[in-house]
Amino acid sequence: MSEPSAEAIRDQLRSIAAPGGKSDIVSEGMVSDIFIAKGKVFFSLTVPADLADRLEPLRKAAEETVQKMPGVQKATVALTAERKNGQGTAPPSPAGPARPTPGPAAQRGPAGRQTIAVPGIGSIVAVASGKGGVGKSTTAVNLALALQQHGLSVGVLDADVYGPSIPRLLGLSGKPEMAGDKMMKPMESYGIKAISMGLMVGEDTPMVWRGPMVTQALTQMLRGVAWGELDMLIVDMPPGTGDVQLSLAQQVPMAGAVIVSTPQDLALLDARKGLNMFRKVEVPVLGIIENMSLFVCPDCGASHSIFGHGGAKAEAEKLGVPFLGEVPLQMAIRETSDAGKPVLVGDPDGAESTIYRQIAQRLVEEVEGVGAQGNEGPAIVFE
Ligand SMILES: Nc1ncnc2c1ncn2[C@@H]1O[C@H](COP(=O)(O)OP(=O)(O)OP(=O)(O)O)[C@@H](O)[C@H]1O
Repeated sequence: MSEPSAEAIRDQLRSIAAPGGKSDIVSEGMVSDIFIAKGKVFFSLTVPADLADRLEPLRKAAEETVQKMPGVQKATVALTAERKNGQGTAPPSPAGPARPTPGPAAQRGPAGRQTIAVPGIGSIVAVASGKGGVGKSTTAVNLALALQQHGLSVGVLDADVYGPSIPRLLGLSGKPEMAGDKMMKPMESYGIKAISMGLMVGEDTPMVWRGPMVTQALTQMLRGVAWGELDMLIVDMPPGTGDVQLSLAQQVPMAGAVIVSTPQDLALLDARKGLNMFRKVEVPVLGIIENMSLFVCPDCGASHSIFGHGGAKAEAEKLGVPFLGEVPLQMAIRETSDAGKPVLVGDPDGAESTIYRQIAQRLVEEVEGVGAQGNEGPAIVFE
């Protein structure tokens, strides 16, 4: 029996009432792009963050509804929580060039389609975390600088459309210029090319991005930017698992993903979710980095393992994923990052910079190890 179309699935989902009961989940725009591969169906439901815990029955109902359709072998539905950035409550439209415009590269495609490389870019590496605030963006920026010090030309794409922090970390402001041909010029700081939703709409602009908008914004940042020749593009992902992760895996061939985690068990649990997400979409996990692992006393220099250091390493071993290294909790890292002058720039010979360079070295080795398959493009496979 042939599998149903995305449209047929969408119609079926109209039978499920949205929270509040006035309308259904499709009319309310809660259903993401629907991916179908060999009878397996995957999509997410965008729900308000404060209701996420209570909406498990809704997720289940959506899964069961689709699962009952002829030709569907298995349905997997994920809840994606909306995150509001800033103080506003209404979801405004992003302004100026940030507004994602529908373009040929943004059209929906069936699962498992060939991904198309971004011309000039060697490897695309995602830096991800299961939850927010673990230091993912700080790690992404310092890794980019460490890779550059290894002699690579590097770009950073801030895909954390919900809370873009790359402009602040790299001390960037203003708006990207146009390069002609409707392409945007990437901004540049410390020799790193960078683009971020934050540069285009301003960090304080409150945004609620819905699934389809996220996909288009990502396409625009990947293909609407004159990146030039890059050895590596580091993509700073939004925390958690959601549309951006799926969309990136579908749009471009990726060398792999790096998962940043703090040592706390909870973060590790979240990290595992992030890891499984990438595995599901057949993106190789290049390794785990433990951030804020040890607290180094600024006065005496002694290390204290206040967060149960070592958890990520043990977890990496258990999961059969490379452990790329650990970054201590260091005031220098926080202060320099938050001041827009990352530690790799401010103190390139310091202990922290050496740690980032060692991690970058391991990352390059991992990328080279999987490089042979890096250009084939991941097919979406659901278990
Ligand atoms: N190793 C470290 N030592 C000290 N402070 C750190 C370290 N890593 C990150 N930080 C600080 O922790 C805070 C959160 O970091 P960051 O913004 O990179 O996290 P994130 O995971 O990207 O968060 P979000 O997902 O919310 O964007 C920042 O103030 C940053 O300077």
